[in-house]
Amino acid sequence: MKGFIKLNDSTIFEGEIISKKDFGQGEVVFNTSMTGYEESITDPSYAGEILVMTYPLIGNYGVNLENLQSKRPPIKGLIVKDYCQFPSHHTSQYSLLDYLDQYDVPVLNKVDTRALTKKLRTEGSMYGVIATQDYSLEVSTSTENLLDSVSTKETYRIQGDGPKIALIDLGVKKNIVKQLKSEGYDIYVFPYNSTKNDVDKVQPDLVLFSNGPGDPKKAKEAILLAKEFIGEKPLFGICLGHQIISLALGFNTVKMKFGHRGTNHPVKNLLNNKCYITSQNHGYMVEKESVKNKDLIITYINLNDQSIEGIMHKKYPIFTVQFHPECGPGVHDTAFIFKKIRGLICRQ
Ligand SMILES: NC(=O)CC[C@H](N)C(=O)O
Repeated sequence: MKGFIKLNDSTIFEGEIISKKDFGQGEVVFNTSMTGYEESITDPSYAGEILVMTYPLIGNYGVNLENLQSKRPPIKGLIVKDYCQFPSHHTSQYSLLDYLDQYDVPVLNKVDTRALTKKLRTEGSMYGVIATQDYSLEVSTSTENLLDSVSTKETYRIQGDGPKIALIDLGVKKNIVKQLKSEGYDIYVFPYNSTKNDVDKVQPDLVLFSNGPGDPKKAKEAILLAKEFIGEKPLFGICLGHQIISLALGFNTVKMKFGHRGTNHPVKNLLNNKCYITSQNHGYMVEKESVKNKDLIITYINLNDQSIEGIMHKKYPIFTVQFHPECGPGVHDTAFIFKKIRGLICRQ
């Protein structure tokens, strides 16, 4: 069936809707990974977003539930150039389309994703609507409470013999939990709006703020929680967690022109000059000019645009990264960070 994506400046890109669902709206973002669509479509940080894959051939290795990063795809739509109808992989359990149809995600195929991405790169991030007929549709730019849609409702524990981690689930990816588990941490997972009282009950050795969707400034409960724990418990943050801890420290976050979404983002550790290739998925960043605390060190920067990719506190055991050390999808270069956070606990 013929379909299209209409952007909020009224530009239209035509394609074919191949899914059961033929309507979806959200912020339109692009991901430049050549592989990893299973992980990306189920990364809760994409909640509320329509995902454009720049790599042209998508669906060719099907879907293996093991690789998924959450229980359901949070995306509002998927836009591809060439959907592969006949996947081939020995671990594949579903075709990508069958999987997405189970969750009512619209898929727009045969789109000139290069032209669409060029547009988003030059003019900046935009909202869009995927539809079939009515070209006069209004493009909505409103967002719901994204954290509520992706966080756990109940606290739960994944027992381990190691230090106790309170993991604040802002839409945590499965790979983060997997990495923590493999390091033996005793993990307590808390809902996004937990209070200090709730978390204190388990007497954690470290509080970890996870990745998650949307504007970090909207995560008011988590910012307050991080503020209350500064100087009291070691803190670690990944992506949204990095932004939340930065806001709690009094720095500012800003929306980027088109974000970083892909698996080949080069970052440099300013403390030892080592470079790493990292997996990334974010549309906001910590504003460099706002980081004016002499007790704060910028640890990592992005080598493409020099933006902040990590910070560390000199006095308190606080460490954060904007990139994804858990990968899923992407490279494992920075997986050592899950070992390194033990050092934060020792520094206390
Ligand atoms: N992966 C994430 O945690 C994303 C953080 C935040 N929602 C952003 O887009 O910048």
